[in-house]
Amino acid sequence: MNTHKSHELFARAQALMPGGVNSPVRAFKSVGGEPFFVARAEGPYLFDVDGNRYIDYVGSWGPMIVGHNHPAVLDAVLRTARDGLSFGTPNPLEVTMAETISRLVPACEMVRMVNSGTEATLSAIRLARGATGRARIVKFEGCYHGHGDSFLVKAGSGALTFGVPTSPGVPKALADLTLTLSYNDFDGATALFDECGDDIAGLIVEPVVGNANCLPPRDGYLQHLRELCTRHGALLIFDEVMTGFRVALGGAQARYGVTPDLSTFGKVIGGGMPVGAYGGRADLMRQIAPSGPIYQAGTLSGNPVAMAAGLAMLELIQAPGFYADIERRTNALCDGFEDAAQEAGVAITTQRVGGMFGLFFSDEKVDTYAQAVACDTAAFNRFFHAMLERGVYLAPSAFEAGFMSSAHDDETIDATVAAAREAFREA
Ligand SMILES: Cc1ncc(COP(=O)(O)O)c(CN[C@@H](CN)CCC(=O)O)c1O
Repeated sequence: MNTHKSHELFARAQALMPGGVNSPVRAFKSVGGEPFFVARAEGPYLFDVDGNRYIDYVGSWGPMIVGHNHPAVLDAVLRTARDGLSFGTPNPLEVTMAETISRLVPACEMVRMVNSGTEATLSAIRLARGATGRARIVKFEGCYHGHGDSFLVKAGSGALTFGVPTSPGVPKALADLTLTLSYNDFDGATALFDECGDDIAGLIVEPVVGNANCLPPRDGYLQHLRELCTRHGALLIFDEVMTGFRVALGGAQARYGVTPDLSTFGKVIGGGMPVGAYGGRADLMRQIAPSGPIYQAGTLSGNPVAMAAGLAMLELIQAPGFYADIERRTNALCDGFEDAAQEAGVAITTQRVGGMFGLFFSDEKVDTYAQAVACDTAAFNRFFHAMLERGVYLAPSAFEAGFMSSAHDDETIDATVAAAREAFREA
């Protein structure tokens, strides 16, 4: 595959941008090799600057659930942009966005728009701390909630001890306030809350973990976290930046029937434009400035063009049968991967939840972070490149989820499985 122009661009980029990228995962460090530079995208496809076409299962890391450059989304952006790009004043579209999110996710009695998932999660944590007067938060190993300081923390020597920064620049004093649990471990969560539940401001969790590949919750696990938080007066925060409008119209909270106190969103609600949001119980959200003392702000929050893109996307996914259809496509792909791997004599397992999926090079079911880490990542990396050479772009890391779209028709999925039939032999 000729990637000459991408190679040249990457050399220039590396001289001017850390790692040559504006977000680390794009640099292919996890899988090796160099990233390709995209010139344009359409439906299920990316087209790079050298004219190569890829079937895309990353979808800009989740937003593109109706495929790239959907005419309805593009029209909404162009139509709205003609009236101005940003006003810095209230605009009608942000009211419609808040009404839409609140209607589709009833636990969000009130909503605040921001510009990224990171802004949404760090604002939600500040709200939890401000509303409870407590300082400690709980997160899960393998969950990613954006690059807010309180989240760049891993478990200390034991889950009950202080957190340890995972990045320079995160003060130890702040990391100490983040406790880390193992996802899907019922007893570990109970023990932590028994020990210090009354000091915990909030527990934040990806209800389906999409940043350690794809790990669905064990039966009753989210309910268990809900009960622990309620019992100890801690807020349950569902980080639905990835799962929101991806695993069900009402997000993971609708799919699993568990109501968090706060929810965070991003990706799909921006339709490809920079958008995040957090929302939840009105008695909590009213404590956010200017109605309350907890400060949070943003120059471009509720930007009209971004709202128009997000609203067009949210309109499309409300079509009757949208999620049943996308789940069918995800299952067809994952069933195809499993058949192809079996033919090649390669041990893989898949996880699928709505429009997201995970592919693990393992012969056992994977639903914990420890199991995900134990998988054969070298085999995944070889498979990744073998698929890329055949025009299929999977997430460039063994620890990222894959994303389906309504633009991936049966023919596209069959072509992907055909490529996998060969690529597994190179894994
Ligand atoms: C569950 C969850 N919560 C928060 C975030 C942060 O959102 P952003 O700040 O990147 O918009 C993310 C961001 N996801 C990554 C992909 N795993 C974005 C890709 C990237 O970092 O470039 C997320 O998955």
